[in-house]
Formats: sequence, structure tokens, C-alpha cells
Amino acid sequence: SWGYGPSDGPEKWCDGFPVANGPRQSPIDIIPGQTSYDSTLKPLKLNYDPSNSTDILNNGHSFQVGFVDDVDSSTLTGGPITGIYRLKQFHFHWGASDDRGSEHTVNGIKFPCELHLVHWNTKYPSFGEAASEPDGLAVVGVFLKIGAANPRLQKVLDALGAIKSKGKQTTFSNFDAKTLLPCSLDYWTYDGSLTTPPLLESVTWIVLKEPISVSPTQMGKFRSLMFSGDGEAPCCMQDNYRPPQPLKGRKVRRSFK
Ligand SMILES: COc1cc(C[n+]2ccc3cc(OS(N)(=O)=O)ccc3c2)cc(OC)c1OC
Ligand SMILES: [Zn+2]
Repeated sequence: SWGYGPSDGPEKWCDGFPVANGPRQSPIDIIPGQTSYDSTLKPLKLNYDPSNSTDILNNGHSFQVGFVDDVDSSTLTGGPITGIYRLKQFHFHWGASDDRGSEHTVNGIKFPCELHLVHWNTKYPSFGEAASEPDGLAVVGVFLKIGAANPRLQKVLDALGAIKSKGKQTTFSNFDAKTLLPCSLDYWTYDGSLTTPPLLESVTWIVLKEPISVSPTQMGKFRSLMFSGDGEAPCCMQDNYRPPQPLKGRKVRRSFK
């Protein structure tokens, strides 16, 4: 299957997933001077119920925190989307060193890490069905910038010891995803895709302009995870990011002046 190494990484994904060369692939390089302010864009509304996180899982590509998504308890509304989207999971992408790791870039600048909060449109019966519709998913992207240690992030990082290798999972309840958001909800938005296989072109991307902080020590905790499962040749989980993809004429809008 696919990965992030020289033989199975992003340059090879088109072999198994031809949509990799499609018209609305993600991530992209966001060039603020080339975005257009859209006054019709609504404020983002993120109503996350702090009690409905369920588990934390090492899926062999990243780690994800899952949420109950059979009711409208943690939702995304407003912003560039219409209707109600439910939070399914959040996960991260990061680098082997602090000079890289984010998937989206800003004026070519890479951040050391990027958080993705994955939501699906409740007009469809499930995530899986929504994932194949052009308006099926909405992912909120948040950049992490090196600075002071982030105490809210630390709660997630403290759970990583229990999920070091691929396939490990443990309960992770009462985590409020809202605590990972920056003060400002100003955002850029564009039509894109999943950034990992199956690379489905079903994502409305909402990338927040303001980063949250992460310390170098905390970045080290991300890098202590393994791509590999128990009993496999150990391989550190790092550089699990896809580089920016061609814009192919897409417009990037911004919610702020
Ligand atoms: C739970 O069901 C599914 C889980 C998944 C797992 N999955 C795979 C790749 C993903 C890539 C993602 O990309 S990202 N990095 O842009 O947020 C987000 C969530 C993902 C979730 C995929 C599915 O079909 C596409 C599923 O429906 C069958
Ligand atoms: Zn992601």
C-alpha cells in the first residue's frame, strides 16, 4: 500500500490513485496576495461537544482522535459551506525537523506541523458516502508554529505512548477539540481533496490564518511514533506530509479584509 517513503510516497501515489493528477488536488501553496476577499463568506461556527471524543489511533500514516458522529453533537456550520457537517476525527502531519511538516504552505513557507479537523456533510448517510461527493467533506486546517509549549496539545501528546506502533488504539474521552483552535477564525478557503489516498476530490478546505503554538520538545513527541507495526522493521513516523499540488486555475478566497 502507500506511504511517505521513496518507493511508496506522494510521487508514486498516481500509480494506484490516478486522481492524484486531478483538477482539485490538495494541499496547495496559499499566496495571500493572490487570494480574493469574499464579503459573502460567513463566520465559521464550530460547535464541538467536549464529551464526545472516543479514541486515539495510530493508523500507520498519522494518529487520529475519533469522535461520536452518529448525532449532531460536534458540528461545523457557516463559513463557506451550507448545511451541517459533523466532526469525525482530527489528525496531524509533521516533519522530521522543524523546518518542514505542514501540507499547506503560505508564500512557500512550511510550518513544522498541521492539524486537520475532518467533517462530513450530514446530507449524506455516512463519512464513507460523503467522501465520494464534491461537497461531502470539509477539513479545517490549523498551522502549528514553534513557540511556547501548548498545554492543550500536551493532553493529546501524553496519550501517544500508548499508541506507538501501527494499529494501536486506546480510549480517549472528554477531549474538547475546540481547545486546539487559535483565537481568530479568519480563514482561506478553496475546493480540494483528501491529502492522502484515496485523494478523493470531495473536500472544501478551510485553512485558518492564525497558527497555534507547539514547542520543540512537543514536536519530538510527534516524532516518537512509528509508521511500523509491532514486529516490523521500526520506522519513525515523520515527514508524513504531501507537498503542494498544482492550483489548476482554482480561486482561493479569504474571509478577512
Ligand atoms: C470510515 O470510513 C472511511 C474511512 C476512510 C479513512 N480515511 C482515509 C483517508 C483520509 C484522508 C484524509 O485526508 S486529509 N489529510 O485531507 O484530512 C482525511 C480522512 C481520511 C479518512 C476512508 C473512507 O473512504 C474514503 C471511508 O469510507 C469507506
Ligand atoms: Zn490530513
